[in-house]
Amino acid sequence: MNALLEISGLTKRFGGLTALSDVSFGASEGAITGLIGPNGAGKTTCFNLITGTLPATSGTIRFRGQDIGGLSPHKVVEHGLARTFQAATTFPAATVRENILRGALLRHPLGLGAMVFGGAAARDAERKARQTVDEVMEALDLTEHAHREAGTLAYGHQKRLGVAIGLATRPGLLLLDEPAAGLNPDEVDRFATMLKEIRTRFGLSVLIVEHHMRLIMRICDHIVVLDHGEKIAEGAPEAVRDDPKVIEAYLGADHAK
Ligand SMILES: Nc1ncnc2c1ncn2[C@@H]1O[C@H](COP(=O)(O)OP(=O)(O)OP(=O)(O)O)[C@@H](O)[C@H]1O
Repeated sequence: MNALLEISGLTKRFGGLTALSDVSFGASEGAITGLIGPNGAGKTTCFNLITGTLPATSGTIRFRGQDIGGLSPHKVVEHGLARTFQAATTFPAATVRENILRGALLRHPLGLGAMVFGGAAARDAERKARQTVDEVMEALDLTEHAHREAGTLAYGHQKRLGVAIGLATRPGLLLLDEPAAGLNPDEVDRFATMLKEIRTRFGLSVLIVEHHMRLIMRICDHIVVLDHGEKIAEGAPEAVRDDPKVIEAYLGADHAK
């Protein structure tokens, strides 16, 4: 598998606090890569640097060989990285379909000319976007809720909608920030199955931050472990699970609670 995303020497300091220190890792094409670590390890900071939400103090971020460090979040999306957030970022008064269509148009906007003058190109772009929406809704089991207002969905469905919006941008890499937070065990299992299915169906590559260990162990091809801003381990799920440094980091975090 080829490295799609290459992080090298990534460092982020907030005043005197080093949230991320000289971290390097890669996410491969077609793989589900997990980024884990105890609370405060630097996972969200790492996501924020990759998506352009925060500037890095130093280090490089390359996507498909291109340096995307320092680009605005909007430009990062145009390069093919999509992110879903921990908190629901949907428009609650819009329907499920409208929310997903927004994602589809984010990556392939109709353009001002097309919107003003219409024409075959605009109709074609809109047709493609609507087709993407149908596919994504089906893949995430949301078709029956297409016309419901997003704000009225059950929590588990709202989380899936967040993923659907990201998926609709047809990302080269989908970044998932704690997609299983707050889900019950059945919903977690269902989510794991669904994620594996959409990975195969859409040829998706995923970078996921998640506290839910069973989910991570079940779906990831490769796992990177952070602790106190440093990478302490990476490898296949079984190797990472049995790594003494990883066990110690998690036990230490538990004892600190
Ligand atoms: N904007 C900020 N300003 C100052 N410090 C910050 C900021 N964002 C994060 N930090 C600090 O950086 C460190 C890493 O935080 P981060 O949120 O990246 O960890 P995390 O692994 O995502 O944690 P969690 O699992 O709890 O979400 C923490 O010590 C945190 O307090």
